[in-house]
Amino acid sequence: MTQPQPQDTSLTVDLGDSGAGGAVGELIAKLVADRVASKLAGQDSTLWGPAAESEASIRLSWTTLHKTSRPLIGEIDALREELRGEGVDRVVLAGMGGSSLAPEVITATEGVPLTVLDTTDPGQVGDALAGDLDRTVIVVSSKSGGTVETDSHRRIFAKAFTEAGIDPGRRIVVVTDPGSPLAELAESEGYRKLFLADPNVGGRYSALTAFGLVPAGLAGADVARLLDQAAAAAGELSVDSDGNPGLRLAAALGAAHEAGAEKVVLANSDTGSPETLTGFGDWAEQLIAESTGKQGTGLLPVVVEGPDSPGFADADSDATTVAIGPRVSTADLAVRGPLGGQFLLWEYATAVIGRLLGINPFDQPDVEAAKNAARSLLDEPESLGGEQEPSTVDGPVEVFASAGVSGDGGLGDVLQEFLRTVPEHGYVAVQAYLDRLDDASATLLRGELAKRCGVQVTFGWGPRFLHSTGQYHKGGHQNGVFLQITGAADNDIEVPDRPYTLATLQLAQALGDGAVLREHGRPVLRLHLTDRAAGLAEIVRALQELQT
Ligand SMILES: O=P(O)(O)OC[C@H]1O[C@](O)(CO)[C@@H](O)[C@@H]1O
Repeated sequence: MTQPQPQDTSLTVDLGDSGAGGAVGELIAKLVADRVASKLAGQDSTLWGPAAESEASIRLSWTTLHKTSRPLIGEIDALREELRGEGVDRVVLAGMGGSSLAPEVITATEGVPLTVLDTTDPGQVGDALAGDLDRTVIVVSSKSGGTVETDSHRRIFAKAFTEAGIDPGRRIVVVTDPGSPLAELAESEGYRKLFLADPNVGGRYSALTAFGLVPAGLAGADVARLLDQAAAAAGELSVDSDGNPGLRLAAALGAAHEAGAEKVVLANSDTGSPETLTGFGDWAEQLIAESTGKQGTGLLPVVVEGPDSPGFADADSDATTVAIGPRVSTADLAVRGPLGGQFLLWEYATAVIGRLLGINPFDQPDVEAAKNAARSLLDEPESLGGEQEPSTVDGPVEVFASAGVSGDGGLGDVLQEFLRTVPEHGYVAVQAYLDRLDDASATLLRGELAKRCGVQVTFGWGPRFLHSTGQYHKGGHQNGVFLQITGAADNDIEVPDRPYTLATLQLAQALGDGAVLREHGRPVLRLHLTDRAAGLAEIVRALQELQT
Protein backbone atom coordinates (compact mmCIF):
# COMPACT_ATOMS: atom_id res chain seq x y z
CA MET A 1 0.00 0.00 0.00
CA THR A 2 1.36 3.46 -0.84
CA GLN A 3 1.79 5.73 2.15
CA PRO A 4 0.38 9.29 1.90
CA GLN A 5 3.25 11.65 1.07
CA PRO A 6 3.97 14.38 3.63
CA GLN A 7 2.82 17.62 2.03
CA ASP A 8 5.15 20.49 1.27
CA THR A 9 3.64 23.35 3.24
CA SER A 10 6.40 25.89 2.63
CA LEU A 11 5.74 29.26 1.03
CA THR A 12 8.10 30.87 -1.44
CA VAL A 13 8.05 34.34 -2.93
CA ASP A 14 10.53 34.43 -5.79
CA LEU A 15 11.46 38.05 -6.43
CA GLY A 16 13.04 37.31 -9.81
CA ASP A 17 16.00 39.06 -11.37
CA SER A 18 15.81 42.20 -9.25
CA GLY A 19 15.82 40.05 -6.11
CA ALA A 20 15.61 41.74 -2.75
CA GLY A 21 18.02 44.50 -3.69
CA GLY A 22 17.37 48.21 -4.25
CA ALA A 23 14.01 49.67 -3.29
CA VAL A 24 12.52 46.26 -2.43
CA GLY A 25 15.38 45.42 -0.09
CA GLU A 26 15.13 48.80 1.60
CA LEU A 27 11.41 48.37 2.14
CA ILE A 28 11.87 44.89 3.58
CA ALA A 29 14.54 46.18 5.95
CA LYS A 30 12.24 48.98 7.09
CA LEU A 31 9.33 46.58 7.66
CA VAL A 32 11.63 44.31 9.68
CA ALA A 33 12.98 47.24 11.71
CA ASP A 34 9.43 48.45 12.41
CA ARG A 35 8.49 44.92 13.55
CA VAL A 36 5.45 45.02 11.29
CA ALA A 37 5.11 41.23 10.94
CA SER A 38 5.09 40.46 14.65
CA LYS A 39 2.82 43.41 15.39
CA LEU A 40 0.38 42.23 12.75
CA ALA A 41 0.44 38.69 14.13
CA GLY A 42 -0.18 40.24 17.54
CA GLN A 43 -3.21 42.11 16.11
CA ASP A 44 -1.82 45.59 16.70
CA SER A 45 -4.50 47.96 15.36
CA THR A 46 -2.19 51.00 15.29
CA LEU A 47 -0.28 49.82 12.19
CA TRP A 48 -2.39 51.87 9.75
CA GLY A 49 -2.47 55.16 11.63
CA PRO A 50 -5.06 56.81 13.88
CA ALA A 51 -7.81 57.12 11.21
CA ALA A 52 -7.89 53.36 10.65
CA GLU A 53 -7.39 52.31 14.26
CA SER A 54 -10.96 51.80 15.36
CA GLU A 55 -11.89 49.70 12.29
CA ALA A 56 -8.62 47.73 12.51
CA SER A 57 -9.31 46.95 16.17
CA ILE A 58 -12.31 44.82 15.10
CA ARG A 59 -10.79 43.31 11.95
CA LEU A 60 -7.63 41.44 12.85
CA SER A 61 -8.74 38.08 14.20
CA TRP A 62 -7.83 36.41 10.89
CA THR A 63 -4.23 36.07 12.04
CA THR A 64 -5.17 33.28 14.47
CA LEU A 65 -7.93 31.46 12.58
CA HIS A 66 -5.73 28.40 12.04
CA LYS A 67 -6.22 27.85 15.79
CA THR A 68 -9.62 29.39 16.53
CA SER A 69 -11.44 27.72 13.62
CA ARG A 70 -10.41 24.18 14.67
CA PRO A 71 -13.59 23.45 16.66
CA LEU A 72 -15.62 24.03 13.50
CA ILE A 73 -14.19 20.95 11.81
CA GLY A 74 -16.09 18.49 13.99
CA GLU A 75 -19.34 20.40 13.56
CA ILE A 76 -18.98 20.49 9.78
CA ASP A 77 -18.08 16.80 9.57
CA ALA A 78 -21.05 15.86 11.73
CA LEU A 79 -23.51 17.89 9.66
CA ARG A 80 -22.10 16.55 6.39
CA GLU A 81 -22.49 12.94 7.57
CA GLU A 82 -26.00 13.62 8.87
CA LEU A 83 -27.05 15.16 5.54
CA ARG A 84 -25.46 12.36 3.55
CA GLY A 85 -27.32 9.88 5.71
CA GLU A 86 -30.51 11.56 4.48
CA GLY A 87 -29.37 11.38 0.84
CA VAL A 88 -28.50 15.09 0.72
CA ASP A 89 -25.13 15.45 -0.98
CA ARG A 90 -25.53 18.36 -3.41
CA VAL A 91 -24.36 21.65 -1.92
CA VAL A 92 -25.43 25.03 -3.29
CA LEU A 93 -23.79 28.13 -1.84
CA ALA A 94 -25.48 31.54 -1.95
CA GLY A 95 -23.00 34.27 -1.06
CA MET A 96 -21.30 37.29 -2.57
CA GLY A 97 -17.63 38.29 -2.54
CA GLY A 98 -15.95 37.19 0.66
CA SER A 99 -18.90 34.93 1.39
CA SER A 100 -18.29 32.67 -1.61
CA LEU A 101 -14.91 33.27 -3.29
CA ALA A 102 -12.88 31.22 -0.80
CA PRO A 103 -15.14 28.13 -0.78
CA GLU A 104 -15.19 28.28 -4.57
CA VAL A 105 -11.38 28.16 -4.84
CA ILE A 106 -11.10 25.53 -2.08
CA THR A 107 -13.54 23.15 -3.76
CA ALA A 108 -12.31 23.85 -7.30
CA THR A 109 -8.72 23.19 -6.19
CA GLU A 110 -9.74 19.87 -4.65
CA GLY A 111 -12.07 18.97 -7.52
CA VAL A 112 -15.09 18.79 -5.22
CA PRO A 113 -18.46 19.87 -6.72
CA LEU A 114 -20.06 23.02 -5.28
CA THR A 115 -22.72 25.11 -7.03
CA VAL A 116 -21.96 28.76 -6.30
CA LEU A 117 -24.65 31.40 -6.66
CA ASP A 118 -23.08 34.85 -6.73
CA THR A 119 -25.22 36.11 -9.56
CA THR A 120 -28.57 37.69 -10.26
CA ASP A 121 -28.72 36.13 -13.71
CA PRO A 122 -32.07 34.32 -13.95
CA GLY A 123 -30.69 31.69 -16.32
CA GLN A 124 -27.85 30.74 -13.98
CA VAL A 125 -30.08 30.67 -10.91
CA GLY A 126 -32.69 28.71 -12.90
CA ASP A 127 -30.06 26.08 -13.78
CA ALA A 128 -29.11 25.72 -10.10
CA LEU A 129 -32.80 25.30 -9.22
CA ALA A 130 -33.19 22.66 -11.91
CA GLY A 131 -30.64 20.42 -10.14
CA ASP A 132 -31.94 17.56 -7.98
CA LEU A 133 -33.62 19.38 -5.07
CA ASP A 134 -34.19 16.10 -3.23
CA ARG A 135 -30.41 15.89 -2.77
CA THR A 136 -29.80 19.62 -2.20
CA VAL A 137 -28.81 21.68 0.81
CA ILE A 138 -28.28 25.44 0.37
CA VAL A 139 -25.75 27.30 2.48
CA VAL A 140 -26.82 30.93 2.78
CA SER A 141 -23.71 32.94 3.68
CA SER A 142 -23.72 36.63 4.47
CA LYS A 143 -21.69 38.43 7.09
CA SER A 144 -24.02 41.42 7.20
CA GLY A 145 -27.09 39.25 6.67
CA GLY A 146 -28.55 41.92 4.41
CA THR A 147 -27.00 41.41 0.97
CA VAL A 148 -29.76 41.60 -1.62
CA GLU A 149 -28.41 38.91 -3.99
CA THR A 150 -28.04 36.36 -1.19
CA ASP A 151 -31.39 37.20 0.35
CA SER A 152 -33.01 36.73 -3.07
CA HIS A 153 -31.40 33.29 -3.48
CA ARG A 154 -32.63 32.24 -0.04
CA ARG A 155 -36.19 33.30 -0.87
CA ILE A 156 -36.14 31.58 -4.26
CA PHE A 157 -34.76 28.30 -2.90
CA ALA A 158 -37.09 28.28 0.13
CA LYS A 159 -40.06 28.58 -2.23
CA ALA A 160 -38.70 25.91 -4.58
CA PHE A 161 -38.17 23.48 -1.69
CA THR A 162 -41.71 24.08 -0.46
CA GLU A 163 -43.15 23.57 -3.93
CA ALA A 164 -41.20 20.31 -4.22
CA GLY A 165 -42.74 19.12 -0.93
CA ILE A 166 -39.44 19.49 0.96
CA ASP A 167 -39.29 21.32 4.30
CA PRO A 168 -37.02 24.32 3.57
CA GLY A 169 -36.05 24.53 7.22
CA ARG A 170 -34.25 21.18 6.91
CA ARG A 171 -32.33 22.26 3.82
CA ILE A 172 -31.12 25.75 4.66
CA VAL A 173 -27.86 26.19 6.54
CA VAL A 174 -26.84 29.72 7.48
CA VAL A 175 -23.40 31.28 7.99
CA THR A 176 -23.50 34.83 9.31
CA ASP A 177 -22.25 37.15 12.04
CA PRO A 178 -23.84 37.10 15.50
CA GLY A 179 -26.80 39.45 15.76
CA SER A 180 -27.33 39.91 12.01
CA PRO A 181 -30.88 39.90 10.58
CA LEU A 182 -30.04 36.58 8.93
CA ALA A 183 -29.05 35.07 12.29
CA GLU A 184 -32.42 36.13 13.70
CA LEU A 185 -34.21 34.70 10.69
CA ALA A 186 -32.35 31.39 10.98
CA GLU A 187 -33.60 31.14 14.57
CA SER A 188 -37.16 32.23 13.87
CA GLU A 189 -37.52 30.00 10.78
CA GLY A 190 -35.80 27.07 12.45
CA TYR A 191 -33.21 26.59 9.71
CA ARG A 192 -31.17 23.38 9.83
CA LYS A 193 -28.04 24.88 11.34
CA LEU A 194 -26.73 28.34 12.13
CA PHE A 195 -22.97 28.83 12.05
CA LEU A 196 -21.94 32.11 13.66
CA ALA A 197 -18.67 33.43 12.26
CA ASP A 198 -16.06 35.48 14.06
CA PRO A 199 -17.30 39.09 13.73
CA ASN A 200 -13.76 40.41 14.14
CA VAL A 201 -12.79 39.22 10.66
CA GLY A 202 -13.82 41.18 7.57
CA GLY A 203 -15.48 39.42 4.62
CA ARG A 204 -12.47 39.28 2.33
CA TYR A 205 -10.18 37.99 5.12
CA SER A 206 -12.70 35.28 6.08
CA ALA A 207 -11.42 32.31 4.03
CA LEU A 208 -10.54 30.33 7.15
CA THR A 209 -13.66 31.24 9.14
CA ALA A 210 -17.03 29.50 8.88
CA PHE A 211 -17.55 31.44 5.62
CA GLY A 212 -14.83 29.50 3.86
CA LEU A 213 -14.90 26.25 5.80
CA VAL A 214 -18.60 25.40 6.16
CA PRO A 215 -19.65 25.29 2.47
CA ALA A 216 -16.36 23.76 1.37
CA GLY A 217 -16.41 21.16 4.15
CA LEU A 218 -20.07 20.24 3.56
CA ALA A 219 -19.23 19.76 -0.11
CA GLY A 220 -16.50 17.32 0.91
CA ALA A 221 -13.27 19.35 0.84
CA ASP A 222 -10.56 18.56 3.39
CA VAL A 223 -10.79 21.73 5.43
CA ALA A 224 -8.71 20.41 8.33
CA ARG A 225 -5.75 20.13 5.95
CA LEU A 226 -6.31 23.75 4.94
CA LEU A 227 -5.99 24.83 8.58
CA ASP A 228 -2.81 22.71 8.91
CA GLN A 229 -1.34 24.51 5.91
CA ALA A 230 -2.28 27.89 7.39
CA ALA A 231 -0.80 26.93 10.76
CA ALA A 232 2.51 26.07 9.08
CA ALA A 233 2.48 29.42 7.26
CA ALA A 234 1.52 31.46 10.33
CA GLY A 235 4.92 30.85 11.91
CA GLU A 236 6.84 32.10 8.88
CA LEU A 237 4.59 35.10 8.36
CA SER A 238 4.81 36.45 11.89
CA VAL A 239 8.60 36.74 12.19
CA ASP A 240 10.44 40.02 11.73
CA SER A 241 12.93 38.71 9.25
CA ASP A 242 13.93 39.57 5.69
CA GLY A 243 13.03 36.01 4.64
CA ASN A 244 9.38 36.47 5.69
CA PRO A 245 7.36 35.71 2.51
CA GLY A 246 4.57 38.14 3.46
CA LEU A 247 7.00 41.02 3.85
CA ARG A 248 8.78 40.08 0.61
CA LEU A 249 5.54 40.04 -1.37
CA ALA A 250 4.28 43.28 0.20
CA ALA A 251 7.61 45.04 -0.36
CA ALA A 252 7.86 43.89 -3.99
CA LEU A 253 4.34 45.05 -4.85
CA GLY A 254 4.67 48.21 -2.74
CA ALA A 255 7.98 49.23 -4.34
CA ALA A 256 6.59 48.51 -7.80
CA HIS A 257 3.53 50.65 -7.03
CA GLU A 258 5.79 53.47 -5.93
CA ALA A 259 7.55 53.19 -9.31
CA GLY A 260 4.23 53.38 -11.21
CA ALA A 261 3.15 49.74 -11.42
CA GLU A 262 -0.35 50.14 -10.01
CA LYS A 263 -1.69 46.95 -11.59
CA VAL A 264 -0.96 43.42 -10.42
CA VAL A 265 -1.48 40.83 -13.14
CA LEU A 266 -2.17 37.36 -11.73
CA ALA A 267 -1.94 34.04 -13.59
CA ASN A 268 -1.65 30.42 -12.50
CA SER A 269 1.62 29.15 -13.92
CA ASP A 270 0.89 25.47 -13.28
CA THR A 271 -2.60 25.04 -14.73
CA GLY A 272 -3.30 21.36 -15.26
CA SER A 273 -0.93 20.18 -12.53
CA PRO A 274 -2.45 18.63 -9.37
CA GLU A 275 -0.95 21.46 -7.28
CA THR A 276 -2.63 24.27 -9.17
CA LEU A 277 -4.83 26.55 -7.04
CA THR A 278 -7.84 26.72 -9.34
CA GLY A 279 -9.49 30.13 -9.35
CA PHE A 280 -7.05 31.57 -6.80
CA GLY A 281 -6.80 34.82 -8.77
CA ASP A 282 -10.50 35.53 -8.30
CA TRP A 283 -10.15 35.25 -4.53
CA ALA A 284 -6.97 37.36 -4.42
CA GLU A 285 -8.63 39.90 -6.71
CA GLN A 286 -11.27 40.78 -4.11
CA LEU A 287 -8.72 40.88 -1.29
CA ILE A 288 -6.41 43.25 -3.17
CA ALA A 289 -8.99 45.48 -4.87
CA GLU A 290 -11.35 46.03 -1.93
CA SER A 291 -8.51 46.41 0.56
CA THR A 292 -6.31 48.84 -1.38
CA GLY A 293 -8.46 50.59 -4.02
CA LYS A 294 -9.40 53.78 -2.23
CA GLN A 295 -8.47 57.44 -1.81
CA GLY A 296 -7.43 57.56 -5.47
CA THR A 297 -4.72 54.94 -5.05
CA GLY A 298 -4.36 51.17 -4.72
CA LEU A 299 -3.40 48.10 -6.67
CA LEU A 300 -5.70 47.02 -9.48
CA PRO A 301 -5.68 43.22 -9.77
CA VAL A 302 -5.95 41.89 -13.32
CA VAL A 303 -6.69 38.16 -13.44
CA VAL A 304 -5.63 36.59 -16.73
CA GLU A 305 -5.96 33.19 -18.32
CA GLY A 306 -2.28 32.22 -18.15
CA PRO A 307 1.29 33.54 -18.24
CA ASP A 308 1.28 33.65 -22.04
CA SER A 309 -1.90 35.70 -22.20
CA PRO A 310 -2.09 39.29 -23.38
CA GLY A 311 -1.61 41.59 -20.40
CA PHE A 312 0.86 39.19 -18.76
CA ALA A 313 3.34 38.24 -21.45
CA ASP A 314 3.43 41.82 -22.81
CA ALA A 315 2.83 43.78 -19.59
CA ASP A 316 4.06 47.36 -19.58
CA SER A 317 5.72 49.34 -16.77
CA ASP A 318 2.33 50.04 -15.12
CA ALA A 319 1.99 46.38 -14.08
CA THR A 320 3.71 43.74 -11.96
CA THR A 321 3.15 40.21 -13.25
CA VAL A 322 2.76 37.51 -10.60
CA ALA A 323 2.79 33.79 -11.32
CA ILE A 324 0.82 31.69 -8.83
CA GLY A 325 2.93 28.57 -9.00
CA PRO A 326 6.44 28.00 -10.36
CA ARG A 327 8.54 30.75 -11.88
CA VAL A 328 7.98 31.46 -15.60
CA SER A 329 9.99 33.80 -17.78
CA THR A 330 7.14 36.28 -18.26
CA ALA A 331 6.60 36.77 -14.51
CA ASP A 332 8.15 39.47 -12.32
CA LEU A 333 7.29 37.48 -9.20
CA ALA A 334 6.33 33.88 -8.49
CA VAL A 335 4.44 32.83 -5.38
CA ARG A 336 4.23 29.16 -4.41
CA GLY A 337 2.68 27.25 -1.59
CA PRO A 338 -0.42 25.29 -0.64
CA LEU A 339 -3.82 26.95 -0.58
CA GLY A 340 -4.19 27.36 3.20
CA GLY A 341 -0.75 28.99 3.38
CA GLN A 342 -1.37 31.23 0.39
CA PHE A 343 -4.63 32.53 1.87
CA LEU A 344 -2.70 33.73 4.91
CA LEU A 345 0.30 34.95 2.90
CA TRP A 346 -1.81 37.22 0.69
CA GLU A 347 -3.81 38.48 3.69
CA TYR A 348 -0.60 39.45 5.50
CA ALA A 349 0.89 41.01 2.36
CA THR A 350 -2.28 42.97 1.57
CA ALA A 351 -2.53 44.35 5.09
CA VAL A 352 1.13 45.41 4.91
CA ILE A 353 0.60 47.00 1.47
CA GLY A 354 -2.23 48.99 3.08
CA ARG A 355 0.31 50.41 5.51
CA LEU A 356 2.79 51.17 2.71
CA LEU A 357 0.09 52.99 0.69
CA GLY A 358 -1.19 54.86 3.73
CA ILE A 359 -4.76 53.53 3.48
CA ASN A 360 -7.09 51.50 5.70
CA PRO A 361 -7.11 47.96 4.25
CA PHE A 362 -10.23 46.93 6.18
CA ASP A 363 -12.97 49.22 4.86
CA GLN A 364 -14.69 49.46 1.45
CA PRO A 365 -16.02 53.03 1.37
CA ASP A 366 -17.14 53.11 -2.27
CA VAL A 367 -19.06 49.85 -2.46
CA GLU A 368 -22.24 51.26 -0.94
CA ALA A 369 -22.72 53.83 -3.73
CA ALA A 370 -23.53 51.21 -6.37
CA LYS A 371 -25.85 49.37 -3.96
CA ASN A 372 -27.74 52.62 -3.25
CA ALA A 373 -28.03 53.44 -6.93
CA ALA A 374 -29.46 49.98 -7.67
CA ARG A 375 -31.90 50.35 -4.77
CA SER A 376 -33.17 53.72 -6.07
CA LEU A 377 -33.72 52.22 -9.50
CA LEU A 378 -35.65 49.30 -7.99
CA ASP A 379 -37.84 51.82 -6.17
CA GLU A 380 -38.70 53.42 -9.52
CA PRO A 381 -38.96 50.48 -11.93
CA GLU A 382 -40.08 52.78 -14.78
CA SER A 383 -36.53 54.22 -14.82
CA LEU A 384 -35.18 50.79 -15.74
CA GLY A 385 -36.16 50.68 -19.34
CA GLY A 386 -38.65 51.75 -21.84
CA GLU A 387 -37.76 55.36 -22.29
CA GLN A 388 -34.01 54.90 -22.86
CA GLU A 389 -33.39 54.23 -26.53
CA PRO A 390 -30.19 52.65 -27.85
CA SER A 391 -28.06 55.03 -29.92
CA THR A 392 -27.32 52.22 -32.39
CA VAL A 393 -28.58 48.70 -32.99
CA ASP A 394 -26.19 46.38 -34.80
CA GLY A 395 -27.86 42.99 -35.26
CA PRO A 396 -28.21 41.36 -31.82
CA VAL A 397 -26.32 44.21 -30.07
CA GLU A 398 -27.97 47.39 -28.79
CA VAL A 399 -25.55 50.23 -28.02
CA PHE A 400 -26.05 52.55 -25.05
CA ALA A 401 -23.20 55.04 -25.12
CA SER A 402 -22.16 57.71 -22.63
CA ALA A 403 -19.55 60.43 -22.10
CA GLY A 404 -16.86 60.48 -24.73
CA VAL A 405 -18.59 58.00 -27.03
CA SER A 406 -21.24 59.22 -29.47
CA GLY A 407 -22.47 55.72 -30.22
CA ASP A 408 -22.90 56.50 -33.91
CA GLY A 409 -22.06 54.09 -36.70
CA GLY A 410 -21.81 50.31 -36.47
CA LEU A 411 -20.54 48.29 -33.52
CA GLY A 412 -16.95 48.46 -34.78
CA ASP A 413 -17.04 52.27 -34.97
CA VAL A 414 -18.51 52.50 -31.48
CA LEU A 415 -15.84 50.20 -30.02
CA GLN A 416 -13.08 52.09 -31.81
CA GLU A 417 -14.35 55.37 -30.42
CA PHE A 418 -14.74 53.88 -26.95
CA LEU A 419 -11.17 52.56 -26.88
CA ARG A 420 -9.86 56.00 -27.83
CA THR A 421 -11.13 57.25 -24.46
CA VAL A 422 -8.61 55.08 -22.54
CA PRO A 423 -5.87 57.26 -21.07
CA GLU A 424 -2.22 56.23 -21.28
CA HIS A 425 -1.61 53.53 -18.70
CA GLY A 426 -5.31 53.49 -17.95
CA TYR A 427 -7.34 50.31 -18.17
CA VAL A 428 -10.48 48.80 -19.66
CA ALA A 429 -12.90 46.93 -17.41
CA VAL A 430 -15.27 44.46 -19.07
CA GLN A 431 -18.27 43.90 -16.82
CA ALA A 432 -20.57 41.12 -17.99
CA TYR A 433 -23.96 40.94 -16.28
CA LEU A 434 -24.58 37.51 -17.78
CA ASP A 435 -24.65 33.81 -16.89
CA ARG A 436 -21.08 32.82 -16.08
CA LEU A 437 -21.67 29.22 -17.09
CA ASP A 438 -23.86 29.46 -20.19
CA ASP A 439 -22.34 32.73 -21.43
CA ALA A 440 -18.76 31.76 -20.56
CA SER A 441 -17.60 32.83 -24.03
CA ALA A 442 -17.84 36.43 -22.75
CA THR A 443 -14.47 35.85 -21.07
CA LEU A 444 -12.88 35.84 -24.53
CA LEU A 445 -13.48 39.58 -24.69
CA ARG A 446 -10.70 40.23 -22.19
CA GLY A 447 -7.95 38.80 -24.33
CA GLU A 448 -9.38 40.17 -27.58
CA LEU A 449 -9.44 43.67 -26.12
CA ALA A 450 -6.04 43.35 -24.44
CA LYS A 451 -4.44 42.30 -27.73
CA ARG A 452 -5.73 45.42 -29.40
CA CYS A 453 -5.78 48.30 -26.99
CA GLY A 454 -2.31 48.21 -25.41
CA VAL A 455 -3.55 48.68 -21.83
CA GLN A 456 -4.51 46.27 -19.08
CA VAL A 457 -8.01 44.79 -19.39
CA THR A 458 -9.94 43.31 -16.48
CA PHE A 459 -12.93 41.01 -16.77
CA GLY A 460 -15.65 40.72 -14.13
CA TRP A 461 -19.00 39.01 -13.91
CA GLY A 462 -21.69 41.37 -12.65
CA PRO A 463 -22.84 41.71 -9.94
CA ARG A 464 -20.03 39.58 -8.49
CA PHE A 465 -17.29 42.12 -9.32
CA LEU A 466 -19.24 44.83 -7.47
CA HIS A 467 -18.07 43.03 -4.32
CA SER A 468 -14.49 42.85 -5.56
CA THR A 469 -12.89 45.17 -8.12
CA GLY A 470 -15.99 47.42 -7.84
CA GLN A 471 -14.32 49.19 -4.91
CA TYR A 472 -11.17 49.99 -6.93
CA HIS A 473 -13.13 51.16 -9.98
CA LYS A 474 -14.74 53.89 -7.89
CA GLY A 475 -12.14 54.42 -5.17
CA GLY A 476 -8.80 53.79 -6.88
CA HIS A 477 -6.93 55.68 -9.59
CA GLN A 478 -9.65 57.04 -11.86
CA ASN A 479 -8.21 56.01 -15.21
CA GLY A 480 -10.50 53.14 -16.19
CA VAL A 481 -13.07 52.96 -18.97
CA PHE A 482 -15.98 50.57 -18.59
CA LEU A 483 -17.60 48.19 -21.05
CA GLN A 484 -20.82 46.81 -19.60
CA ILE A 485 -22.53 43.85 -21.27
CA THR A 486 -26.13 43.07 -20.39
CA GLY A 487 -28.40 40.49 -22.02
CA ALA A 488 -31.99 39.53 -22.62
CA ALA A 489 -33.43 37.15 -20.03
CA ASP A 490 -35.64 34.42 -21.43
CA ASN A 491 -36.82 32.78 -18.24
CA ASP A 492 -37.02 35.39 -15.54
CA ILE A 493 -37.52 34.42 -11.89
CA GLU A 494 -39.72 36.22 -9.34
CA VAL A 495 -38.07 37.02 -6.02
CA PRO A 496 -40.72 35.88 -3.51
CA ASP A 497 -42.29 38.70 -1.48
CA ARG A 498 -40.23 41.29 -3.27
CA PRO A 499 -41.49 43.71 -5.94
CA TYR A 500 -38.80 42.70 -8.44
CA THR A 501 -37.60 39.76 -10.47
CA LEU A 502 -33.99 38.65 -10.83
CA ALA A 503 -33.74 40.21 -14.30
CA THR A 504 -34.96 43.55 -12.91
CA LEU A 505 -32.46 43.38 -10.09
CA GLN A 506 -29.65 42.47 -12.49
CA LEU A 507 -30.45 45.40 -14.79
CA ALA A 508 -30.78 47.79 -11.84
CA GLN A 509 -27.32 46.70 -10.66
CA ALA A 510 -25.80 47.35 -14.10
CA LEU A 511 -27.51 50.71 -14.60
CA GLY A 512 -26.89 51.75 -11.00
CA ASP A 513 -23.17 51.02 -11.16
CA GLY A 514 -22.97 52.65 -14.61
CA ALA A 515 -24.52 55.82 -13.17
CA VAL A 516 -22.04 55.89 -10.28
CA LEU A 517 -19.09 55.41 -12.66
CA ARG A 518 -20.37 58.29 -14.80
CA GLU A 519 -20.63 60.47 -11.69
CA HIS A 520 -16.93 59.73 -11.27
CA GLY A 521 -16.42 61.08 -14.79
CA ARG A 522 -15.65 57.69 -16.28
CA PRO A 523 -16.66 56.64 -19.81
CA VAL A 524 -19.22 53.81 -19.77
CA LEU A 525 -20.40 51.92 -22.83
CA ARG A 526 -23.25 49.43 -22.41
CA LEU A 527 -23.85 46.78 -25.02
CA HIS A 528 -27.15 44.97 -24.56
CA LEU A 529 -27.45 41.56 -26.23
CA THR A 530 -30.93 40.79 -27.51
CA ASP A 531 -29.54 37.33 -28.38
CA ARG A 532 -26.72 36.49 -25.99
CA ALA A 533 -24.70 33.94 -27.97
CA ALA A 534 -25.05 35.77 -31.27
CA GLY A 535 -24.35 39.12 -29.58
CA LEU A 536 -21.15 37.90 -27.93
CA ALA A 537 -19.95 36.44 -31.23
CA GLU A 538 -20.74 39.77 -32.90
CA ILE A 539 -18.69 41.76 -30.37
CA VAL A 540 -15.72 39.40 -30.75
CA ARG A 541 -15.98 39.71 -34.53
CA ALA A 542 -16.14 43.52 -34.34
CA LEU A 543 -13.07 43.57 -32.06
CA GLN A 544 -11.13 41.30 -34.39
CA GLU A 545 -11.82 43.68 -37.27
CA LEU A 546 -10.75 46.80 -35.38
CA GLN A 547 -8.01 48.94 -36.91
CA THR A 548 -5.39 49.32 -34.21
O1 LIG B 1 -21.12 38.78 3.45
P1 LIG B 1 -21.97 39.91 3.03
O2 LIG B 1 -22.30 40.85 4.14
O3 LIG B 1 -23.21 39.41 2.34
O4 LIG B 1 -21.17 40.77 1.99
C1 LIG B 1 -20.68 40.22 0.80
C2 LIG B 1 -19.61 41.09 0.21
O5 LIG B 1 -20.09 42.40 0.06
C3 LIG B 1 -19.10 43.34 0.47
O6 LIG B 1 -19.41 43.77 1.72
C4 LIG B 1 -19.01 44.56 -0.24
O7 LIG B 1 -19.34 44.43 -1.54
C5 LIG B 1 -17.83 42.50 0.49
O8 LIG B 1 -16.81 43.09 1.21
C6 LIG B 1 -18.37 41.24 1.05
O9 LIG B 1 -17.47 40.20 0.95
